[in-house]
This record gives sequence, C-alpha cells and structure tokens, in this order.
Amino acid sequence: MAVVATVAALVAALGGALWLAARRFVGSSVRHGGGDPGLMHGKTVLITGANSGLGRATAAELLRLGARVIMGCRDRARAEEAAGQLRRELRQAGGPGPGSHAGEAGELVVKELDLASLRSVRAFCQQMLQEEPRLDVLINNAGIFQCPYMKTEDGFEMQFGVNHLGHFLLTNLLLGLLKSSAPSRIVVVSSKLYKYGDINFEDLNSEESYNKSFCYSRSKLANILFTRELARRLEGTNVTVNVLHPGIVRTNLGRHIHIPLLVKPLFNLVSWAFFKTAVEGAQTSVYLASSPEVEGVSGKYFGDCKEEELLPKAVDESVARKLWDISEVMVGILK
Ligand SMILES: NC(=O)C1=CN([C@@H]2O[C@H](COP(=O)(O)OP(=O)(O)OC[C@H]3O[C@@H](n4cnc5c(N)ncnc54)[C@H](OP(=O)(O)O)[C@@H]3O)[C@@H](O)[C@H]2O)C=CC1
Ligand SMILES: CC1=C(/C=C/C(C)=C/C=C/C(C)=C/C=O)C(C)(C)CCC1
Repeated sequence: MAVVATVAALVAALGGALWLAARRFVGSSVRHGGGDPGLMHGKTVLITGANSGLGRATAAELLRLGARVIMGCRDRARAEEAAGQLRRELRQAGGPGPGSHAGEAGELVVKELDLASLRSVRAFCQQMLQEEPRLDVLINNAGIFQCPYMKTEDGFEMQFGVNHLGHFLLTNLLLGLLKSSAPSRIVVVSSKLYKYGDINFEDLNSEESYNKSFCYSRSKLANILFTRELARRLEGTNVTVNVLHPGIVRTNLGRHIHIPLLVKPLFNLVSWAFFKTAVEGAQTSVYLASSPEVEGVSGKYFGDCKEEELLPKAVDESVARKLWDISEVMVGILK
C-alpha cells in the first residue's frame, strides 16, 4: 500500500512539474514581437521607469520597432546599465549585415526623472521641452508597490505620490509637446488591483491610517480616473490616452514584500511557473503605444491587448473631476 502511495505521489509531482514547464515554454497566449521593424521609425517615446521589468521590456520592443526611446529613470547608473544591455541585446538579435533590421532600430536616451520629487519632474520636463522637438508617445509606467509608510520630497504618501501625482504633473507639463506632435498617444500602466481601492478625499496622504495594499490599489484606481478625465479633456486634439493592466508579471515590483529566506525558493518557483515574463507583460503597453488598431481610441481600459470593462467606481465622472482638481492643487499647477 505504501509503495502504491509513494509511486502515485511521484507520478503526480512529475506530472505537475511537466505541466508547469509546458506552460512556461509553450503556453503563452499573449501576442508579442508582432509589429514590423520600422513601425515606430521617426517617433519619440518617453517611458518612465524604463530600467526595470515592464518598462525595460517595453523599451526593448519599441526600440526594435525603430523608436527613439527616452528612458525616464530616477537612478542614472541603473538606467545606463539597462540601456547598455538593451543595445547589446538588439545588436545580438539583429546583427549587422544584409537582411537584418538592425539599421532600422531606434535609439535609447537616458534622462533623470524622480517621480517622488516635483522639483525633479519639473526639471525633467524643462529639459524635455528644450531638447526634444517632438513627443509621440508618453508611457506612464513607473510604479512602487506596497512600500512601508514613506513620504515623497513634497510630503505625499509615496505610492499615491509616485504612481499618481508624479505622473499627473509630468503629463500636464508635457501636454503641449504631445499636442504639437499629434497624432500622439499617452499610455498609463494601472493594475487589476484598482478594484480594491477607493479615493478617500479626506485622507489622500494616509496621515490617519496607512494600509499599504489599499494605498497601492487607490493609486492604481487614480491612474484610471486620471486617464478617463484626461481623455475627456483631450477630445478633438488628436492626442489619445488609454490605460491598461499587464496581468501578474515577474519583475522587481515585489521588492518591498518580505518573504522569509527559507520559503523564497518556493515563491520564486511559483512566480516562474505562473507569472507572466516581463516581455509578455509588456505587450499591451507596446500595443497601445504603436498599433494602428487603436488609432483614435481614447479613454479605454485594456488587458492582453483587448478592451475590458471597468467597475462603476472607475468610471465615476464626478470622482474623476474632483481628483483632477485636487491633484492640480497638490502639485501646484492650478491656473
Ligand atoms: N509586476 C506586476 O505584476 C504588475 C505591475 N503593474 C505596474 O507595472 C508598472 C511597472 O512595474 P514593474 O515593471 O512590475 O516593476 P519594477 O519594480 O520592475 O519597475 C518599476 C520601475 O519604476 C521605477 N520607479 C519607482 N519609483 C520611482 C520614482 N520615484 N521615480 C521614477 N521611477 C521610479 C523603478 O525604478 P528603480 O529601478 O530605480 O527602483 C523601476 O524602473 C508599475 O506601474 C506597476 O504598478 C501592474 C500590475 C501588475
Ligand atoms: C516575483 C517574486 C515575488 C512576488 C512579487 C509579487 C507577488 C508581485 C505582485 C505584484 C502585483 C500583483 C501587482 C499588481 O499591481 C516575491 C514573493 C516578492 C519574491 C520572489 C519573486
């Protein structure tokens, strides 16, 4: 009897391992690598947080499609290192020579941008306006997830400050350049976890109580409300703005989650088996930034390159307007 049970357990474990490996190597239903090299030729794309995870994978693909990619990153050394790796990967994949697309690839530029500092956002935008004659796509990608209670340079709760307010100021200061480059696009990276958030206007800085999961979700709900209000304000300008969730992706986002050392290998295995890779997770960002299929589409929410429905709390126009007004005051751009 014990022998039968042992054999059954071994067969189950082996079957499970094979199934996981098959999922990883065969089973991605997400499209990627589709666009023609050259599709983004002549276009300038700004990606925030482009040195890691989804931002890095998005930069790699848009570079391959021929874009001039500006990596807006808070740490120049980390960003230069990522840029160097991306350039090497591109050379290895394309390789100069007849029939290769290496000549059509775009270029990478690193610029410093700390979204936890309004001063840094303003300096970055000033530099952008001085040095860049056009901006075709802005991808608000950078994010911070479930950090301990921290404040930005300007005293905002960190997750709301970086994920929403920093990008709010950035977008507003670059709107003129986006409009003069129209048709142009704004892409906002949110999360399905928006569902667990609420915009509690009485305590946007979480001074009264701090729940790291709730604050992340609130910042991601703010990303969606911001997108919808901005789409309304941009009607008729030929500048579109859409928002997406990437799914659950294996990146550095979980850096603030403490996992005991002994169980970390198990978590790594689970994430390897079940999470998307960064390249898979970046596909909806790339799609919204570059695909002719979404030309003229604005104010919509996407997952896996398809439009998805939003919960009523994410399409509440009065909350979206109020959040916009309060955000203007918080970042100091009230006219
Ligand atoms: N991974 C996932 O499962 C999911 C991710 N998302 C969203 O995807 C986006 C990208 O995250 P992901 O790639 O997973 O995570 P990573 O942690 O790998 O990348 C996040 C990027 O944001 C940057 N960043 C963080 N704080 C700041 C700041 N103050 N100023 C400028 N840049 C900053 C990081 O810079 P640095 O490296 O210097 O820290 C890094 O480049 C986020 O908006 C996240 O909310 C949404 C749903 C699921
Ligand atoms: C990959 C990984 C981790 C998990 C990260 C997670 C769970 C991130 C989830 C992010 C989500 C769901 C964001 C949604 O917006 C650990 C356990 C920290 C350490 C091992 C490697």
